[in-house]
Amino acid sequence: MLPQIVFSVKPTTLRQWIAVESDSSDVTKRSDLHRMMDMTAEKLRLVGGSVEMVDVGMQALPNGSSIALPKVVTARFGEDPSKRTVCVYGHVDVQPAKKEDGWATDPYELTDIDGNLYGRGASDNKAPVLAWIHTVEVYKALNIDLPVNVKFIIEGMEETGSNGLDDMIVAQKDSFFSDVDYIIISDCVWLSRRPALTYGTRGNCYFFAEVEGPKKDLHSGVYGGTVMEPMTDLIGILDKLISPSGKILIPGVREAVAHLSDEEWKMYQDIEFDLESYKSEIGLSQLMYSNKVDLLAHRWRHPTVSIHGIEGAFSSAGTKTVIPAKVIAKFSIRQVPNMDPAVVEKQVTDYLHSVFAKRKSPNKLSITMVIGAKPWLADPKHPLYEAGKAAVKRVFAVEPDLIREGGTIPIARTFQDVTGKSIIMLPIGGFDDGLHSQNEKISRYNYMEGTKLFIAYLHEVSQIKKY
Ligand SMILES: CC(C)C[C@H](NC(=O)CN)C(=O)O
Repeated sequence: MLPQIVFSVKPTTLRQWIAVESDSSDVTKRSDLHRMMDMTAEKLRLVGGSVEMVDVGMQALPNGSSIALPKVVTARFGEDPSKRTVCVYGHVDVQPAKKEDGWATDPYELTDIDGNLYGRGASDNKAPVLAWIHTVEVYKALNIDLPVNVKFIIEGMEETGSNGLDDMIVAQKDSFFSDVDYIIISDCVWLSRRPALTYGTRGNCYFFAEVEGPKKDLHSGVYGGTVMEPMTDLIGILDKLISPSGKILIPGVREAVAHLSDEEWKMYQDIEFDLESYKSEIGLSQLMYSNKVDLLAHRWRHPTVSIHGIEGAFSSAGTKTVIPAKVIAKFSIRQVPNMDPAVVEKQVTDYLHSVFAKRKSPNKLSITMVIGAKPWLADPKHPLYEAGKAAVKRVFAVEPDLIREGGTIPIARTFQDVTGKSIIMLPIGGFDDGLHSQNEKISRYNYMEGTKLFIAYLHEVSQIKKY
């Protein structure tokens, strides 16, 4: 029997967690990230877990030096061989955030406004990780045996491609993972106000394109018109990556994409999704596609190119008139079945060098792929998803949407390929949580009802017959 629970959330621990600037992409914040992993381990210990902090080695930096990777936290609750064992994966590192990016509140001070808890990492992924820890805590507090054994694996490098974690999973395949039946990931969001179960993610190939020219920045009045400018070269080649209508121009990329089956088309067609609300949520009057199926397909199962920024470019307020000597563009390709990061790396590198060669510039171009995370796809007919539907029905009294996710969970595919275990993504974040964006939040409703969902889900998983 499942407990009847009435509870409210005083987000004390979430407040403490949000206060830690655990930005994995900024090496100057590495001590904060180490502290975040310690706090995670401490919380798991407090609720009675057998906790380990696994050293996953060093991270090589572009300047040739190296820095310690944050330890991976593992924990175990229960070792009953007659029960199933689930492993919950999550991360406690975050994307960068600064108040001056346009946040209404301090991104590292949890702020409670109208039922929403704002702060960097609130939804991605600190509150969902805590909701899972609270789930175990609730069973304990109510003196009810956990219906399944629960393991945790919490990392601190997800937002930069899960550095070090692949090797750890390979190394612990026959130890930590040997008794795991299923892996659960809650690092994504619903599509709408309706709860969802996620069965696919896109991958991510992240590139640096560096163009280096003169030995120092130049005055554009003194030198402009006499030199070929690195920034002009860079913008020129970036413009050849994708057309205004979203057609990827890199030869071979679009050809590799898996065909949309009739069954998939029907699934997308049946999903309730309002394009007008989607437009108003992001503040746009026009989208790339005007029908639901095309839009969902291009969000979930087609590749895309996004240009994220240019290091070395003048970006402050004011009117500096410099010619930057060296500029580095950051762009990524969200890839999908049946694309492969190693193939994409070669396609992009060869293509950009050939485009650059046509410019006949004396400047030097170098391309580096810094993340190569594969896409992941599960069978939504697996009993894990039936258990998910039952748990959603129990807590929310509706059928969940079966959805895919346009973002990337770099480690999902490694879990699947190396451990051979089945995976479900069970999101509790809202569609409008603003992941990676200004004013990221999770609602109290999603945080609390999400915790109840996890409590119910453990019960449903314990009922799964052998598959
Ligand atoms: C490889 C990316 C940085 C991973 C990142 N993942 C998430 O946001 C998952 N919460 C992404 O941009 O998709």
